[in-house]
Amino acid sequence: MSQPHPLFPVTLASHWHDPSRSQLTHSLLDWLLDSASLTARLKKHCTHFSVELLGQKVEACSAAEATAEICAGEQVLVREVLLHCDQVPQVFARSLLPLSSLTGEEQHLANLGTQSLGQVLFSSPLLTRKKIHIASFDKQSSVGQLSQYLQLAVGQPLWGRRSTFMLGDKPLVVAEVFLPQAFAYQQTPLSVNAGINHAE
Ligand SMILES: C=C(O[C@@H]1C=C(C(=O)O)C=C[C@H]1O)C(=O)O
Repeated sequence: MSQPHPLFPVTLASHWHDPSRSQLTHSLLDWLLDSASLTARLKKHCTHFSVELLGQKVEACSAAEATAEICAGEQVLVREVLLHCDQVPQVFARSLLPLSSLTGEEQHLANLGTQSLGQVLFSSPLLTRKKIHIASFDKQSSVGQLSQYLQLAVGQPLWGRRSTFMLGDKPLVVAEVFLPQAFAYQQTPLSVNAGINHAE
């Protein structure tokens, strides 16, 4: 692997919470709660999609990032990437891949490089996804600092989502944060006829 990015590991400390009572726009919630592949959705919005690997390393899962499926102290491969659409950074993603999940058919997930993790995950018939939780990140957060390093002005809180994927009985956790210029913050234009009463 080439040298890690100077900001790696960016990390993601946050209070992930149930999205049920969030007061966000429909458009942003639609992106945050979409259980399908984010890679596939971004590809529909751009000509050139790419994954930039910021870095990856093995470490003990922190108590703050532990989940019901991944225990604190468990050895995980941390993978951080940027997803770009037509050279615009759309998403920062931090994934935790337990070494105990990187066995058998799943060993290759340890060496994805710039191949999209989602592209591989969503091609598996064994894939299931648990509930999506969301969180916001301000300018001072690690991902806010990353945005400013990328010369992306952080004019409003950034929003992200986290969920556990299961490949059969093998868990992995994926957290994604929409960066300032992401499509997720662009209001979906209403259709021209939306809400206009037409005389019969
Ligand atoms: C889970 C997906 O994979 C995407 C690609 C990732 C990667 O390559 O590390 C990480 C998270 C996602 O943004 C997806 O496309 O839905």
